[in-house]
Amino acid sequence: MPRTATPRHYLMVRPTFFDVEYSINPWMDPKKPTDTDLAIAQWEWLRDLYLELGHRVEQLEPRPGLLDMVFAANGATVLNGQAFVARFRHPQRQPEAGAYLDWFRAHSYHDVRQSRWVNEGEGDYLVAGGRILAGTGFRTDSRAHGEAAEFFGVPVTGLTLVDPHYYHLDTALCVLDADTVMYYPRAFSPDSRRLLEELYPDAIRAGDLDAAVFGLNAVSDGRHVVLPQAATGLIAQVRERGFEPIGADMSELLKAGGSVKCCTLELRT
Ligand SMILES: CN(C)C(=N)NCCC[C@H](N)C(=O)O
Repeated sequence: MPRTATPRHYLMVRPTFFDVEYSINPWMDPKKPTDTDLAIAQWEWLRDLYLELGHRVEQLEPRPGLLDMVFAANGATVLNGQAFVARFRHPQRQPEAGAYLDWFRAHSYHDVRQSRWVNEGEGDYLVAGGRILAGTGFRTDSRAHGEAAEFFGVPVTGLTLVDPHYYHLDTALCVLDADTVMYYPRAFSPDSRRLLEELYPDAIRAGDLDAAVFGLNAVSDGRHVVLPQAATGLIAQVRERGFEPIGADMSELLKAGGSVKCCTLELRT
C-alpha cells in the first residue's frame, strides 16, 4: 500500500560561507579541499526537491564566519509552534544560536526559549509520533532532555550514542513515520539498543556501509524519503516498506559531517 505524504514546512540555510577549517567531529579534515560552489549546488538541489514535493521552505540568512551554519537542523527543535533553540557545544558554532533566536522571534513564534544546557536541536531531538527521541553522549547534555520534556510537555526518551562518527542522533536514526524508524544499532549503548528493540521491534536496521555514508541522515514526509544516494542497502529496505526513496548527492557537505537531514529543520506549527 502506498504511503501518504503530508506537506511539511522547513527552514534551511544556504551554504554561502561553507568550509572546513576546524575539526569538531571525525569527518572533518581541514587539510582536505572543499568546494563551496559544489556545496551550494547540492544544497539548492535539495531545496528545489522539497519545493517540487510540495513542501514549504523558508531560508535563514547565513552569516559570514559561521562555516557550519548550513546545518540548520542543529538550530532548534520546533513543535506545536514552540521553538526550543540550541546551545551549541563548540565555540565555533555558538554564535549560530543568536541567529535562530532572532529568526523565531521575528517570525512570531509564540514561545521561544534557548535551552540552559547544551542542546543541538534536531541533530539530537527527533519527534516520533507522540514522543521525542533524544540523543546524548557527544553533543546534547542529557540535562537538556528534561528541559525539552518540560518545555514541550511530551515524553522524551533518552538514547546514548557511543561511536564518535555518529555524534548526533540524526546520524544514527531516522523517523520515517509515527511508528516506523530506521537506525544503526552499533551507534548506541547496549541499554539504548534494548530500548529501541522494545519500542520499534519492526524497525529497519542499517548495516555498516549504509551508516558510513550517512544513509540515516534522511528526511521523510511519510511517503518520500530523501537520503544519500550511496546508501543503496537502505534505499532498497525503505522501498520494500512502501516508501519512495529519493537518492541525494550531498558529498561536499559530508566533509563537515552532515547530509540531508542536517540541512533541514522542520517547523511544526
Ligand atoms: C543532523 N545534524 C544537524 C547534524 N548531524 N549536523 C551536522 C553538523 C556538522 C558540524 N560540522 C558539526 O560537527 O557540528
